[in-house]
Amino acid sequence: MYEVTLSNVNYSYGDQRVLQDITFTAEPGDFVCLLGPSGCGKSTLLRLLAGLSFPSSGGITLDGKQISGPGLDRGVVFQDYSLFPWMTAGQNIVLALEQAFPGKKKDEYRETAAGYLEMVGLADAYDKLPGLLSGGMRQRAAIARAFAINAPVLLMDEPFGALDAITRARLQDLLLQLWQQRQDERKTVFFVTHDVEEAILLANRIVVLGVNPGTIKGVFEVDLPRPRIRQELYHNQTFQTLRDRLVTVLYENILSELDAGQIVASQGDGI
Ligand SMILES: Nc1ncnc2c1ncn2[C@@H]1O[C@H](COP(=O)(O)OP(=O)(O)OP(=O)(O)O)[C@@H](O)[C@H]1O
Repeated sequence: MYEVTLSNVNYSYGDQRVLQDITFTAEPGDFVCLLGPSGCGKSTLLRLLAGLSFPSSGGITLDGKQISGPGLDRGVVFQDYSLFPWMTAGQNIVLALEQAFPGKKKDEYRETAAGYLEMVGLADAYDKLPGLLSGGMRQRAAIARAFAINAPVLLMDEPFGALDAITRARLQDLLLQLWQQRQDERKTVFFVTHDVEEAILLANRIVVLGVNPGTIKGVFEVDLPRPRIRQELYHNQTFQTLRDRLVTVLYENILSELDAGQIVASQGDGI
């Protein structure tokens, strides 16, 4: 179980400051949701955590070590592009297993991959190319791959953003079920979403980012017991109060940006 620490992280694309002074520690086994308006730098922050880019200043440590690039200690699930399209679902997982646990027999990798596909309800998809799977099935396979390599940190960038409401609810439940399975081995998760209710359902803590530049506007503890039952949550007073607070913080930020004459979201994208 890894602690993830961001210390005074700044990031700019050229002259544009995107993230400013991001300081936050995810405790080992935390489920952290990143919420914020479009363009506030959520994906950029995830890229920094993935080691695909590096902070302009400040630092990020995983289990006390500075991130020096991508690594097998982090499983990644993005909205698209999570699987190699030219490999079957099974081959995608086998490849990840070969990299994470080198030196085993091919059959062993295949068996493990098949087991993880079965776990996410995709027993029949081993030999199917991602292009032949629905969006929900592709994300199941991507989750299976992330859990198969058993990385202590899981980075998810709007993984369910393109899915219909029912598939989304099923995958949220699946993700929680997998994450909760072993309390002593819980992954530290960073999950980007635009959806306030999704964030409350999933997270221990919600980090709200503001835009222009992306700064932390607030960190909210989600004080709701687990397992969380969706139907019960909506009637829960703590859930409702937290949802109202989050919406208020998000809209205060957006409205102040609009007052300043800036456009914060492109059409239909984000809150
Ligand atoms: N490769 C890039 N080059 C230059 N600017 C970029 C690049 N990628 C992102 N940006 C800019 O950085 C800012 C933050 O983008 P980012 O994608 O991290 O935001 P986000 O919060 O994830 O947005 P969304 O919710 O719409 O996905 C935006 O203003 C965006 O235009």
